Amino acid sequence: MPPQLPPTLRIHHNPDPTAPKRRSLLATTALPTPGTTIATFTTPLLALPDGASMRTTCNYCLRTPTSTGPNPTSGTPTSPSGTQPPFSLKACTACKAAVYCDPACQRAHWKAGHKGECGVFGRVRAQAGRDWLPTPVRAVAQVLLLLHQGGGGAAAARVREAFGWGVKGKEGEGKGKEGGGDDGVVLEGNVEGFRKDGEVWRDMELQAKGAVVYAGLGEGEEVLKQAREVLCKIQTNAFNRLDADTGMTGIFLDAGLAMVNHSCVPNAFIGFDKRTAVLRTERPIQEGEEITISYIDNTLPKTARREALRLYHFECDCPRCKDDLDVYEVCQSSPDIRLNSFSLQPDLAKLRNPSIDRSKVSKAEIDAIYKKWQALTVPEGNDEEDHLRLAQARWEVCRPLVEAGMWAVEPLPTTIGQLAMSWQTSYKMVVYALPLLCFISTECDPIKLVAPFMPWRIKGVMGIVMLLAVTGEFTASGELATRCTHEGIVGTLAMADQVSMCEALLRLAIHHGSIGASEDWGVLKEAKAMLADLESLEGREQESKLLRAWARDPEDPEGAAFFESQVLGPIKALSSFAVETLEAMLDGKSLVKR
Ligand SMILES: C[S@@+](CC[C@H](N)C(=O)[O-])C[C@H]1O[C@@H](n2cnc3c(N)ncnc32)[C@H](O)[C@@H]1O
Repeated sequence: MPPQLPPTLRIHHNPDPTAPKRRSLLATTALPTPGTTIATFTTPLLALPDGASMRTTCNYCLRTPTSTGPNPTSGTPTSPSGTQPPFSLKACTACKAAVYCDPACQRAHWKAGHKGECGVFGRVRAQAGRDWLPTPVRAVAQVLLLLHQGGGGAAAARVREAFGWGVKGKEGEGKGKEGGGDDGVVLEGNVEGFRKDGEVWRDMELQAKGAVVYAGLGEGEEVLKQAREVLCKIQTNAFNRLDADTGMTGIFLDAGLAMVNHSCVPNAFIGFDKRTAVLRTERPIQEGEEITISYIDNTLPKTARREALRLYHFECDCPRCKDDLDVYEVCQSSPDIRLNSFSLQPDLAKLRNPSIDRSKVSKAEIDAIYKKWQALTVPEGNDEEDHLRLAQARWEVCRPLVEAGMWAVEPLPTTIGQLAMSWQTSYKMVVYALPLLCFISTECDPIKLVAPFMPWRIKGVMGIVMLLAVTGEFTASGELATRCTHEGIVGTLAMADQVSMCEALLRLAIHHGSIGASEDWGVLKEAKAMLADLESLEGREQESKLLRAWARDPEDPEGAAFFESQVLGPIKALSSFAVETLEAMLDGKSLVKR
């Protein structure tokens, strides 16, 4: 039985067994509206929190009691969410390692594989002195136990099928043996590719061995071979379950979703919501077109993307790779630009014709900049001086990008985003983080992620809301000028209607969040709760009316004029102070009254 797919999708089998993409997912119908849900995957073969968070995340539904976490793209945080009812996690009384939010999750996990896995943690504790396992090791152990112990109902049967267990001619290692015939069932493993990758293979062998030992399956060569093959299949087909709410990672493996191939200019993206993955369109898709997602951060320079794709064993031939397009070029050709008319970067002409100077930095130099940036040593502790030195070194490495005005080209946005992230939680620097976040949301994110409903863009907008809540309090208490010595920032905030700014940003976040994420997304819920609070404030009826009109129709003359002058104006003004603030701080010039 091929994996269950919704009617919007079908698997295409390439008749050429040597083709790099043997199978791919095609749309059975036209999906012209970006943000459309293509399919929802609710019964994964594997869904695990990462090792480090297995004691802080429900091991079945993958909910966490808190929803704070950084945005890996732009470095903006969500606030501690007050919208999620608090709940506690209780450990399995037998292994005391896996934790659950309620008995229903515990029962469901028992059936889904914890029954076999529970004894593993006793061995881990005895042999390694800890009660968690690295995620890939735990995943392999879970699969091996389901395969070896027999029974296990429908879930185990699906795992056996996907891993080619008991499917005639599918149990060997390597692409060759998996190919041909009814290969709609068995996951790709790329075993030969991994085997040739010396260092990676050594690590994988260790992980496979760990899984076999902890699963209590002895040390025979046959079971080790199975474990290596299972690991290769997991590595090739499981998605990094990056939780847009908490920033935490994990593993999500679904046999149908695993058929989706990669492109650095994808037409779809996956969002995770607890134990569910949702595949949504990022751009319009035609009937019969291949659905692609990006397996990696597709906004990295070409060499870095190639390195990130190394574990998938193919040469990407998407337009971004073939023509070595930078993020500005990809943005310029994106059909999603028009969606930004309702965003913090509604100047579509600017997105179509960015004012950058490519003569200042070649593509080869960009690759070299990224490599140099990555090679800088990140200090281990929290010493402020060490971190300042790192930020200075990173800025210096990025200097040619700064001179070219290529703010959206990595590693420059990450450099700015990481500084913004550390300033947001700093008593001295919190106000100065605001121009940085405004800059990222207007000059970097819309180019890197053209569709405004992409969750990381929404988080960027919400990051500004959270800081405006802080600066609003400083303004009301008269504290602002003692917290910030930059006259431009203080003046802009003093003149601004910070409540209307927040309301407009919340309306943006809610509109786009409802398209690009699930209604259950903590960030979206929080935005809705905050908007309800603002709407209940007395004396702002006129402002709210204008912002509602703008949100209904961004071209409504009065609403648009209000948004332009009261929201976009101050955001642009704050954004214009970002680079000088940043350079002054990195030069060691004090911007802060102590
Ligand atoms: C998650 S699987 C995707 C489904 C896979 N094509 C199959 O037939 O099972 C990932 C593997 O598909 C192949 N693949 C994915 N995207 C590709 C691309 N753009 N070009 C060539 N091969 C690709 C690589 O072998 C990769 O390791």
